Amino acid sequence: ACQHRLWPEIESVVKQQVAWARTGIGECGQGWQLFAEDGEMRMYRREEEVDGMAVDPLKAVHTVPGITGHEVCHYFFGPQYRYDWETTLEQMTVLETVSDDTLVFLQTHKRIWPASQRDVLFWSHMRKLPNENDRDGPDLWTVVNNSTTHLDYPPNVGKCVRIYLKVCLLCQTRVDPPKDGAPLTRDNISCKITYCSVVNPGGWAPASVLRAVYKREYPKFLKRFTAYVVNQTKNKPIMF
Ligand SMILES: CCCCCc1ccc(-c2ccc(S(=O)(=O)CCO)cc2)cc1CCc1ccccn1
Repeated sequence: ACQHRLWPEIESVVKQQVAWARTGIGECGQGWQLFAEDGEMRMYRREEEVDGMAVDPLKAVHTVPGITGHEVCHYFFGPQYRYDWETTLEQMTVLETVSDDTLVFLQTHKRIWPASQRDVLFWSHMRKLPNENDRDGPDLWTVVNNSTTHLDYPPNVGKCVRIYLKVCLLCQTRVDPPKDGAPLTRDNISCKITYCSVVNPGGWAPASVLRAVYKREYPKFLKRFTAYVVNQTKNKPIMF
């Protein structure tokens, strides 16, 4: 995989996206609006437009008990699970298996009236990161999705408008060992999740429609996805 044409871009985008995900909301400076809250989940966005199109950066933070960062990234990255949790997915194809931690996807999402249907072509890379703050703490895990090209699937040929996205899911496991030295159970672990995304909708879509879609779909996606991971892992050994 180190010789693959995508490797240099993957290296630089992963470093950039992880640094961005690690930057707290306060440190990011002004402009972040809290637009959704549900229990431990907080979702922020910044209203930005490019060529009159809303391309609002989104940053969500969530803490989920009972699961690890490795498990969250495993179920987010794996194509075999995606139809179970991705609410707006209509069609998903793995165009290329670059390596066991890097895939190229083509996805079409359900049409959202009145905009035209969208598709997205992206590489997806999963990686374990050393825990710089706490050397003997659990590692961080991340999945970065970044739009890319593929000769056989040029944009905007069929009915779908191609969107362009950068997504980073950064996960930090927290272990609170039981007092009496008993073996670790899922009651002693939790995962701090940071989800960042910037989506360019490609062809024109009314900013009001886009913002309504994101306001409705993103909280639903993160809640449904994390509930799916809890449900898939509850009777399985902990995957650190
Ligand atoms: C008028 C609609 C314009 C665009 C709608 C849109 C844009 C982006 C995406 C999307 C695509 C992939 C990702 S991912 O995090 O990589 C996970 C893998 O699937 C994330 C969001 C989807 C959708 C369709 C609507 C929508 C908006 C949020 C969330 C879910 N659905």
